[in-house]
Amino acid sequence: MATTTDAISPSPRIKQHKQYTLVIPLDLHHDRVLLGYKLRGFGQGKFNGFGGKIEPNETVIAAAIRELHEESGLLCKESDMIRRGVLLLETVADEVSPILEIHVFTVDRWDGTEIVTDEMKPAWFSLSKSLTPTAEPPTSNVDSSSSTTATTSTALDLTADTDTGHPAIPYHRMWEESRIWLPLLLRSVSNPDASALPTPSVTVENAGGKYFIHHVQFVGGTDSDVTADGEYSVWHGMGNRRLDFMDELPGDWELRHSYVRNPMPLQKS
Ligand SMILES: Nc1nc2c([nH]c(=O)n2[C@H]2C[C@H](O)[C@@H](COP(=O)(O)OP(=O)(O)OP(=O)(O)O)O2)c(=O)[nH]1
Repeated sequence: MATTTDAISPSPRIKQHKQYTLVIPLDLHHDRVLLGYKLRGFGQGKFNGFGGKIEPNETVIAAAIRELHEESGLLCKESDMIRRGVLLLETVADEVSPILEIHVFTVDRWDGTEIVTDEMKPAWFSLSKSLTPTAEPPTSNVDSSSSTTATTSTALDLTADTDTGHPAIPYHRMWEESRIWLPLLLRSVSNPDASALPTPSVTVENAGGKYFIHHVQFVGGTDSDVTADGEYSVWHGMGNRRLDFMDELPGDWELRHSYVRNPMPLQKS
């Protein structure tokens, strides 16, 4: 196991975890990635994978399959789900807000076709154009004024269905921590023989690890990425963070208690 990080402090005390799933469909045959444009609720106006809360008594994989289907129309089997890692997102705004423990999967086969739901509007992006976080945002198929009107508008053009017609992922319109791990994940997918390559802002020592854990402490701030005015969000402003790659994810208990409480030795990036 190896660590790449900005310095991060141990949480002063154990916080509750709130579990979510996040699924990213990959159409490798057509070099494209499916994301959803969030039409309502938490994260409205941002692009993200498909996912949501894990219900009581539901397994992580069952929740991932259910949320993917509810939000995109795509239906996967358990054997189609490829586990990629875990996001541990923590706000330092207070001591009680739970850590968001988000289990990340990719899928590269499914039944059905993507549909617009009341929560998400799916859009395809080029995989090969999205391998760096600095990839240019699309200008042609995303209307930046669409955060509240996308349900009925033509803000997203879903018809650019050619091998070369998809834009790069608009990382500037995703949750900001996605800019760190998602390009690395896509790089490892697009070239599985090579280790996930370092980005300018992240030093990766053991990129060959199969899974990642991205632990971020958000310091809060005005999020102007999506709305023109911007609004204060405790889930904005990446502070300390660490990105680990490992061949085995910690077990559930360790993930919930030991990992966050006792971070591994730190390395400055
Ligand atoms: N990459 C990333 N994903 C995030 C962040 N915060 C966050 O909630 N997510 C993901 C986790 C979930 O996949 C999704 C939020 O799920 P949700 O609130 O829509 O959950 P849900 O569908 O169960 O909600 P609902 O139907 O009950 O409203 O966004 C973040 O900072 N970064």
